Amino acid sequence: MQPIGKSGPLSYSRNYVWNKKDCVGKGATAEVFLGRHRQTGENCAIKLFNVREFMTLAASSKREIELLGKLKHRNVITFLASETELSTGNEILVTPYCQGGSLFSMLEQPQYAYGFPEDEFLIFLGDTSRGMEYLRSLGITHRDIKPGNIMKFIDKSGRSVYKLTDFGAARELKDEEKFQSLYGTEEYLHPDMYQRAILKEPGSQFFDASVDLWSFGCTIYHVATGQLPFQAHGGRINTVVMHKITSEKASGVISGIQTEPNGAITWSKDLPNTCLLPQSLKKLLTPVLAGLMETDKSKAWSFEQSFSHVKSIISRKRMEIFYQAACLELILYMREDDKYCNIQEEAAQYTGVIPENQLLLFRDKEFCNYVSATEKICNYPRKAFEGDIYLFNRDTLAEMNIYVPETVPFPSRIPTSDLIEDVELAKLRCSVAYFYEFHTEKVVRCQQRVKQSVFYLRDYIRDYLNPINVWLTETKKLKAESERTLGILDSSLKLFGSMLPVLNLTSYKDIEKVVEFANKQDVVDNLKGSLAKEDKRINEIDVYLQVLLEKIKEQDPVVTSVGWQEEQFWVSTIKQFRLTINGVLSTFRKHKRYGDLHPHEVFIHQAEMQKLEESNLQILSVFQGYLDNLKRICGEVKKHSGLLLKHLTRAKKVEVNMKCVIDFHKEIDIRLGKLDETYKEAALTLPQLLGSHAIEVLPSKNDGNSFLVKQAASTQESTSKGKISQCGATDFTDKQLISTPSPASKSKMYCDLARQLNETRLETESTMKNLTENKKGLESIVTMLQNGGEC
Ligand SMILES: Nc1ncnc2c1ncn2[C@@H]1O[C@H](COP(=O)(O)OP(=O)(O)OP(=O)(O)O)[C@@H](O)[C@H]1O
Repeated sequence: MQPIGKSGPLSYSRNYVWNKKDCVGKGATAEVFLGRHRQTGENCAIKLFNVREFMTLAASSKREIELLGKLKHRNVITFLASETELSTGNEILVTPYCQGGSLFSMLEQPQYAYGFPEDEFLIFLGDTSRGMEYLRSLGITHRDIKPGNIMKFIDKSGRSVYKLTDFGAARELKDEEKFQSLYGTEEYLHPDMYQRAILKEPGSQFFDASVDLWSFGCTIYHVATGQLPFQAHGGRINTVVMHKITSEKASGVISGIQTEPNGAITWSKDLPNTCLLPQSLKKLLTPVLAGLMETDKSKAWSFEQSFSHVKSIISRKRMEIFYQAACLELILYMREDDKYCNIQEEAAQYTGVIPENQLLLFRDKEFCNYVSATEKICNYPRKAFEGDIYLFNRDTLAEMNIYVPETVPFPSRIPTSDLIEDVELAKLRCSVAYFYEFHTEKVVRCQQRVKQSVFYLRDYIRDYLNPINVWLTETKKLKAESERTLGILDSSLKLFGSMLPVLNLTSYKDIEKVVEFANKQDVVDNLKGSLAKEDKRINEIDVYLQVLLEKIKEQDPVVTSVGWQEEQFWVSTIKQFRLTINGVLSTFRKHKRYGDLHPHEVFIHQAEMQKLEESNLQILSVFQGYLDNLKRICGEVKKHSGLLLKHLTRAKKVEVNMKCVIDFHKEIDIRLGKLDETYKEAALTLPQLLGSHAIEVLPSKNDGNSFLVKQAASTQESTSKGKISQCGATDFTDKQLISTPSPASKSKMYCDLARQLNETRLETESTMKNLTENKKGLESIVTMLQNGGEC
């Protein structure tokens, strides 16, 4: 007698206990129960091999247990124990309990009727491929790869881990060894195996490990689309057509479906539009599917080829770019060593916007400034993958076709009193409701992002103009500094010019340097003329820039007030309708179990059917409303972003002009620098003549014709003590001087010259100081401008 727990009859093995009511799955060979370890209470799955057929299956169950005991991999179900049921002596296989159930049970759920969403799909693909690669490395052929034999385990962090299970048909094969026994499940069976196992026709007597690859291909297709790749009308009974489809399909074809009895087969080399995976992932996946589901052995992919392709897909970096003009979430799968230009090329493929016309923003910054052009994508900062990249088409005249998500009709109802068909109908409609829920989430995201895109674009253009504005202000300063320097040099030039006569009287060796500087008047005049001309250009840019900034500012209220509709309830509204349909489905399932309905239940059934019809209509009309709203908003956005993009073109022109002005000033700076050098060379020679002494010119004799040019020990000494040092005094005679009418006027002239020399010395000192400061100012502005406006 089996003990009966409150919830049902209990079964025991030495270390495990399970409730016969907790059956989680039934296969051809066994039943699986949710069990617990008797000491630890840990959950587990108890696979109880079929009693009646035990004798025939003994070998296979023994093999499964033995084989599983040898395997240890994250993506292969873990062997925990093999024991016997105490009451019957039946063998049990204990494995960890996979809360997510099998892939098959998941695909049976309406939410996966159109396949897995991208993130879950990639986990499945990577995990299953790794599990298969592990088996391959041990020379094990599974021989029954299908969604029903792939379990979803949820780890401690809540992440899905897919694990291969059911090794009842598996065999260890040595290199290239073939086998004859027939295993597998029809829909996933290699055509050669199908021919022998299902059609019972003579065909190839031997199969090799590659039969697993065909099944893997069919499984991937099923998980990606929610559908089987090859379907004959009528299902399993239509075996001849099924075999025809798989064996006659052309290379590259990844699905063949017959929808009418004896009807034509619809072939496809692509995944269906209803598939929820992004276009770029589909594109990477189709060659894998075509290679796996290939009958021509010379074209079929090897294990190594298949695994390495899957690995390359999984290792790719997923980049989300919002293509503003089409309101499209563009998902790109980039290679790890791709660079910025590859992103542009890839984006061009899906949008038609050539790289030159692409404006890629990371929020409100240009993306190419955020990451360097030579940087590998794998080294990009994490933020680059968080969906903040926006793509704009600089070509404002380009057509803007809003991307409209795929829609599917709700299956129509053929009035019937068949409860099984009603369940099917509710299930299909529930699937469609999930489909719209998925797309509503997408529409909401797109609407939020298309709104956000205008703000980013506006901020980007404003930030683009800001440094130009700073350059302009700095250039004005530069101009003023240049003018000041030029003014100083001009007056020094004049002073030096006027000094030449007296310098000619001395034994001053470096006079030619002073002469050289004094002869630069034409250079000074030239520079003055150029600066005056440039002044006009700077003023024009200033006016244009201010108008542009004003125009962008004018857009602010418009940008913020575009008829944004609150989308926060959109998803929850659709979800509510879908939940209603879920409710109808469970009522119908209950009614199906009842079989015969009581009149009150018939009434409920009809009312639920009514609810089903209404919810379908509501979902369609609400979804259409969202789409219309999205289109309207996109229209508004297009207007504003079009204007902003035009402003950007203008800003670019201002930038070009501004750069010319900056270049001009750099040139002026160089020319001023040269003049400055000439000046300094001349000025630096003066101390040799003057030393640090003041100069005085005195009559040396009382004839009024001879004079002494005396250098005092210091200006201070000469004034305070009233003494004049004789040392270093130079004698001049009036013969050496230009003739003057009278000694008195000569004396005055010499005095003037002496004063001038002293003044020159002081003036030169301060000019040098001024020029050094000016030069520093000029240099810092030039450096700032060279660095693109960063002060
Ligand atoms: N570890 C587990 N955790 C949860 N459920 C499980 C586990 N193992 C199996 N199941 C469930 O039990 C079902 C049957 O298991 P399994 O495929 O091992 O049995 P089978 O008789 O060998 O099947 P088949 O008919 O494919 O040969 C699975 O499809 C799955 O739903």
